[in-house]
Amino acid sequence: MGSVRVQVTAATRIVVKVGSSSLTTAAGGLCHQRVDALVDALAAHPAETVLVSSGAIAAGLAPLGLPRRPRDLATQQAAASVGQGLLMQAYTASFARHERTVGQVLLTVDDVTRRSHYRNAYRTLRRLLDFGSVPIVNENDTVATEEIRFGDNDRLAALVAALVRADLLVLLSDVDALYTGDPAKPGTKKITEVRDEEDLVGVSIGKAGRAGVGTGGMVTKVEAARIATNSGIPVILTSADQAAAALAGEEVGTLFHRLRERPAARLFWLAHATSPRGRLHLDPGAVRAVVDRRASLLAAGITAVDGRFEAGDPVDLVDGDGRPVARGLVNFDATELPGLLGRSTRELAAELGPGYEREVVHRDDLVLL
Ligand SMILES: Nc1ncnc2c1ncn2[C@@H]1O[C@H](COP(=O)(O)OP(=O)(O)O)[C@@H](O)[C@H]1O
Ligand SMILES: N[C@@H](CCC(=O)OP(=O)(O)O)C(=O)O
Repeated sequence: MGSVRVQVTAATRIVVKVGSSSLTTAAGGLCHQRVDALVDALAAHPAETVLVSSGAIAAGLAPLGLPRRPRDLATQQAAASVGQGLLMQAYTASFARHERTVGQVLLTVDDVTRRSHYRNAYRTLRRLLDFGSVPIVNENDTVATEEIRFGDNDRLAALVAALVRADLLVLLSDVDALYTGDPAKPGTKKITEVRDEEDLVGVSIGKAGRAGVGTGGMVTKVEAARIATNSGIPVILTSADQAAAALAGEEVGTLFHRLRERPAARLFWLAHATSPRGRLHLDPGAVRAVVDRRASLLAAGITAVDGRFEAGDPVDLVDGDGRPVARGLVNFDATELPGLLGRSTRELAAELGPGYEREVVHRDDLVLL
């Protein structure tokens, strides 16, 4: 594990995610001391840093006279609207002590799942980093609806880490590590390293904690660690109090080893960040071509199409049992495809023109699931 911890101090681009429970006081409201301690830890590391910060809803509770986190979306959004400004004010003042500027980046699920949008998000983040600013990312709570919300920021942080090609993702919570079960219960043990899924067998990964302001609990953090380690990024999970120690390479918290080299960014996005807009049903020959021979998908091998999508959207390629075998960016609109199914590319080109002499999904735009 030593070598990975050395990599921490040598990291050139880090994404740090901090949860609501680490930024607020027991009485509710932002805790400026905690914000300052976190900012000092981040400012001490020479890497480019992107901070994914929760806490907008929690910070908005006290000013609105709300005794606890509301359940309904509209009140959560009102609290986030008030709290996000306070959060940025606190970070702006705190980073100014280190002569660093900050930039607010509010993202929706679409911004990190639709290709045209995530390129845009990447450009903004990249430019902020070039200026030496610290991008402070949160979900755009006021416009996100129930169906399209991340809700917690853990998965968002993993996707942002992949987006900016970070060397390391640090997840900071109110608990100092992953434990074998709810750490409030006696007998649970700290897990210092996770090398693969086997190390998680028998671990009871619970929901949100005692502070009552966080959302995802350990479930979303372990899920985020899976996404990041699968895209070649190691993850350290620890408490905000240990942020400075973790970033100094000390052996605190739980280290999730990366599971493989970094895949091509675009394919990673396709597999992990996109939600399919439709499904293409493949005949057995097309499944073999796509899965075994890594070939492009042609109209001839498609038996049916569901969903409403446009050319350029992500779609799942499913086998005869409806199981997704691959995901790809489709080259035709859903309305065009039914007329093309089962027909050869040459036949389509002869009848409909050269624009139809193209793969339905090109192999460079395909990732196996
Ligand atoms: N196996 C586990 N190991 C560690 N913490 C766990 C575990 N299962 C459940 N938890 C709970 O998850 C909480 C952290 O999640 P959450 O409250 O959502 O934090 P945050 O606001 O930082 O995202 C911890 O306080 C802890 O009570
Ligand atoms: N975007 C929301 C995040 C909600 C939340 O509680 O997230 P987390 O503390 O990371 O579990 C906020 O800023 O309040």
